[in-house]
Amino acid sequence: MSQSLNFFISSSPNSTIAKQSYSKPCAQAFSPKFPFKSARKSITASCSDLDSSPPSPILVSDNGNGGGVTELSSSSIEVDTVTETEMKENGFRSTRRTKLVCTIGPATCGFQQLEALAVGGMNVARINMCHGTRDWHKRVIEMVRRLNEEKGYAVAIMMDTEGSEIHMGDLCGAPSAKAEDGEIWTFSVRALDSTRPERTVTVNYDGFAEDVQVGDELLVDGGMVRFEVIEKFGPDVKCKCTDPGLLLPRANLTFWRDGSLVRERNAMLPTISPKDWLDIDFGVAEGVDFIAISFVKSAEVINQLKSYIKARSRDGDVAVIAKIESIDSLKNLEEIIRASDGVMVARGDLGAQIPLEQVPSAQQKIVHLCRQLHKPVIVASQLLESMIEYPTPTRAEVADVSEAVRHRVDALTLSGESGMDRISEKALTVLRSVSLRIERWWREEKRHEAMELEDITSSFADSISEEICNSAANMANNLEVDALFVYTKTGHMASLLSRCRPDCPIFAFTTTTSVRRRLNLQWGLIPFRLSFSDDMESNLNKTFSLLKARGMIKSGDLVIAVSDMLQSIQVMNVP
Ligand SMILES: Nc1ncnc2c1ncn2[C@@H]1O[C@H](COP(=O)(O)OP(=O)(O)OP(=O)(O)O)[C@@H](O)[C@H]1O
Ligand SMILES: CC(=O)C(=O)O
Ligand SMILES: [K+]
Ligand SMILES: [Mg+2]
Repeated sequence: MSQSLNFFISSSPNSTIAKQSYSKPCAQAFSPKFPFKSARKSITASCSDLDSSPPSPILVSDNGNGGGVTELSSSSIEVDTVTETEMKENGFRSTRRTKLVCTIGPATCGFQQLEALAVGGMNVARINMCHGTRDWHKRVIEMVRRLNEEKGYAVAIMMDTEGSEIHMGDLCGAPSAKAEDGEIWTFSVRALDSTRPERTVTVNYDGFAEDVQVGDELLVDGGMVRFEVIEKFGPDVKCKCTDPGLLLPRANLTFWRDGSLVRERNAMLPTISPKDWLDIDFGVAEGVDFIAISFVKSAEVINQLKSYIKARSRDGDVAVIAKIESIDSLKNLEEIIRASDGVMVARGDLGAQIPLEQVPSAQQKIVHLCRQLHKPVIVASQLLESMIEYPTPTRAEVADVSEAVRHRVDALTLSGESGMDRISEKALTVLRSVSLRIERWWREEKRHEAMELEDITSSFADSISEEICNSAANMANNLEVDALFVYTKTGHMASLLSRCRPDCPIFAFTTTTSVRRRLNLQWGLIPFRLSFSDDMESNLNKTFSLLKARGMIKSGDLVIAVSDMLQSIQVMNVP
């Protein structure tokens, strides 16, 4: 990458770019009204008369789950109908900045349901390897891939490992089981066949019966149901229900002694279990975009996994997300964040390991650190839990979502709300509207980013990129521009701009579908796939024409453009 800093500011009327585009209006300024659910392919607005590059299609090597080599015509741009409609209807300044992750479960694994989620704003589909078979997950991945290919979405796939914490087995097909006050239940490390004796559940951890002691308190899912251990019989542990509730398949189990979490041999379990390694092989082979590692304890396991993936995947571009959900992960927080490509605040299990009242401050600390260290951060679990039972969220849930949006997290995750129930679209609507409202409120209040960002790069070339992005974001706020454009092959500059959380949206143009999908997790980025050259003038001409033809930008919009081929900042009005 060139180290000479080519910094020029061109004001629109005199800009050669502006002149060129004025003199060569796009041949087909069509803007068909796409119905929200209608299909789209790579949107081809034929502006070949504007395009100085050869008119033949450019082959773009697709290294992700797009599968093989995909053709992207040099005069087409790939964007989905939902983004397009949202931009046309609300203007692109009002596009949603906070990204949405949906856990896919039995209620959402059909093609139409997945499409409904994409229409509702799902940016990333999360598959949780705690549940379902690999075949089931493979089908989900294939359907998301089909959705992307047929309808132009860039829904990324995040595979979440099971991890080797203690959890119950599944309930032999039952969706849940009710535990009543005073009932005696058996927790057994024996394998059960297909029938489950009444009030019996299996436990996945062989050492369970030896580790627990009579008198211990057993918490299901961090306290959704509580038991007291009253007797041990070999592999069976008899427990009395002291706080009734619903047991869900594979619910997490923790046990407490004298008010403290018991960490005996269970604390020595490997972060990545033998089953997880097989799931990781599966994820890499299927080309998932992110692998989220449950119950991370230290940076070591992240580094180990990253080198494993690098050796195995075709181009090593599976990003590793560290899930912060244990006491150990909090102790080693900074080294874990530094080692990973992104972080998830997994509040479900975290709230079972630390007192609940400490979860909000832990969340804020993790989010702050991730933003400082330039890592995408996701907040997960129980955002809209009550909607599984009730038609509207609680006021407290809305406040919780707002808080995360105000902290400018990259993404919010729906778990049971989208996995188990038919409420997924409704829950997505709530996340979408709350995010949009809070983001708008912050802009109206002119609450600029207050966070002082530290320098994160070590090499000189990277520092130039970082400085350019910081300056471009700052200029964008001060000049109140309509959008930042970034032309990026690796996604790095887009990500640096996102880190600054500018007031305006960031249009990220990239050449591969895998980078486009990966960027879909990050705050404020609207990822497009576009083939572009090293010639920024021609890139800008082409982009303006294509986006204008789609009605996504209009003449006069003020734009700042940066690129990672030519380290420059350009300011201009759309001609
Ligand atoms: N593939 C699946 N098959 C069946 N049920 C699922 C599936 N994925 C998720 N679920 C259901 O959705 C619920 C919430 O999903 P989520 O991914 O948050 O899992 P979890 O079990 O709570 O654990 P964790 O997120 O800590 O791994 C699960 O408890 C489960 O009942
Ligand atoms: C998402 C997750 O793993 C948790 O909240 O525990
Ligand atoms: K998991
Ligand atoms: Mg968890």
